[in-house]
Amino acid sequence: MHYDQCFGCGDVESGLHMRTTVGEHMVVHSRFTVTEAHQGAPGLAHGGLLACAFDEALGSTVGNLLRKPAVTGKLETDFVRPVPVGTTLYIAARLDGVAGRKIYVSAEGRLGSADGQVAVRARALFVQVGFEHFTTHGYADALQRFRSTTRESKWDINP
Ligand SMILES: CCCCCCCCCCCCCCCC(=O)SCCNC(=O)CCNC(=O)[C@H](O)C(C)(C)COP(=O)(O)OP(=O)(O)OC[C@H]1O[C@@H](n2cnc3c(N)ncnc32)[C@H](O)[C@@H]1OP(=O)(O)O
Repeated sequence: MHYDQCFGCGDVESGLHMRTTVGEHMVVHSRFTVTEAHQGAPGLAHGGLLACAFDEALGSTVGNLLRKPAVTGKLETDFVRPVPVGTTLYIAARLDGVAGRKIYVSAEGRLGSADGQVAVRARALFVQVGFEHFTTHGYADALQRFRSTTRESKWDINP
């Protein structure tokens, strides 16, 4: 968790409650279980929430692998199969490249297990920013808020 009020990884009720692990070959693994609070069509995940899960997984990939503050500049998703309520999406993300402040990442999400059918693919461009990005545009005490909930020592890194 990087911030307890984060919709993706925090303790927010009806949030995504995602956790991330860095695995072999620098692949970053996240899981998102679709609940009734995440529906679009009856019984199916809302596409925007799936995009949110990938934003989180890809942002965590940047954070875990580069340890630099960055924000999403562009996020592209391919919805390949519907994701039913009750399904856990297994997301595997990779760092594809860095060019100056631009950070390219991609991921795929599989249904029910790490080798399940691919349901969603995503690519994103993150842009590295200074910490003042958060204090200028967000809360003035954003860094203290990050610090009070970031438990870096608990990040599970197994390269
Ligand atoms: C030590 C601490 C570790 C902490 C680790 C913690 C773990 C962490 C987990 C986080 C997990 C959160 C996951 C959710 C992450 C969000 O949800 S972030 C929130 C959503 N995103 C935003 O709010 C961003 C809003 N946009 C902006 O603030 C600004 O547009 C940006 C993105 C900072 C860029 O503005 P800028 O700084 O003025 O930079 P700019 O010169 O415009 O662009 C830089 C380069 O990027 C390119 N670029 C920018 N935008 C685009 C675009 N949309 N398309 C293509 N190229 C673009 C530019 O063309 C430029 O390229 P070059 O000229 O260098 O070749």
